[in-house]
Amino acid sequence: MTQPIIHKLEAESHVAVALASYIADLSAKFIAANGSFSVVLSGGTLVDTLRKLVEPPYVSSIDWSKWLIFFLDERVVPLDHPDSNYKLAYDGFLSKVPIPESNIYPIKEKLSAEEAADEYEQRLKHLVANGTLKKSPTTGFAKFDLMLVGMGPDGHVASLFCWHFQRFEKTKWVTFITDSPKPPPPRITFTFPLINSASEIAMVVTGEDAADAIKVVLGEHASYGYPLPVQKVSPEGNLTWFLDSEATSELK
Ligand SMILES: O=C1O[C@H](COP(=O)(O)O)[C@@H](O)[C@H](O)[C@H]1O
Repeated sequence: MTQPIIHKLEAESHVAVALASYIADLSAKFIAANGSFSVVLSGGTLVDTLRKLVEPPYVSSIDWSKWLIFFLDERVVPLDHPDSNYKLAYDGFLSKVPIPESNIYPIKEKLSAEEAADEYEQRLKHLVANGTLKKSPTTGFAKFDLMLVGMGPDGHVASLFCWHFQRFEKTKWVTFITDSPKPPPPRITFTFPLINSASEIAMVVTGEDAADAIKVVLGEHASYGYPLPVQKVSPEGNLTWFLDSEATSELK
């Protein structure tokens, strides 16, 4: 990984503007190079921070027809359930831009968490095999162009939580959890080897609830103890942080 780029911005609204510009630039770059742009979305506050992308000038300048959308983690609920990350993304972002429906990859409904994780992993492997997704020559995992990653106040990313073994997974691409400490309990999640195979990762963290975890990750005296899940984000490509002043309030 190259040195992370850290954008410390004043307000969440500045993060939304900077993030839109960063994503639009990457979209143009990857589409020019490969003819597509594979994007992985988190749930949570991230989706609202994407709001500038659906406004001028970006909404009309981005070639949405070339975007492919995946989900970093998902709650195992129907896609129209209020807890669904797909529903959150659809209502706040995807319904406002002309990404073809066939380019959006939600989880399959009516499966157990284990079955849904296996099915999603098999679908990703198929998309790598047919050339829709790239493969990392280093790790052999799918290599997404951009992952947009949020972080919970406890330092969790995706549905990889502090005291759960899934954070140490080395082989699976997608795994599952049935006892998430944050409801709802059943979820599927990308694993760290898959996350860290990405070309670009944007860590998007705003709000004062995140300040303690941000101090652990980016502070002068970063924790020597048991690492937070977010500290395992280390892509073979580039890592860019987008932070507001509330999230960085515990940093010197
Ligand atoms: O449960 C989840 O939490 C994280 C963090 O959410 P936030 O609301 O604190 O930003 C999110 O990134 C993840 O996708 C979601 O399932």
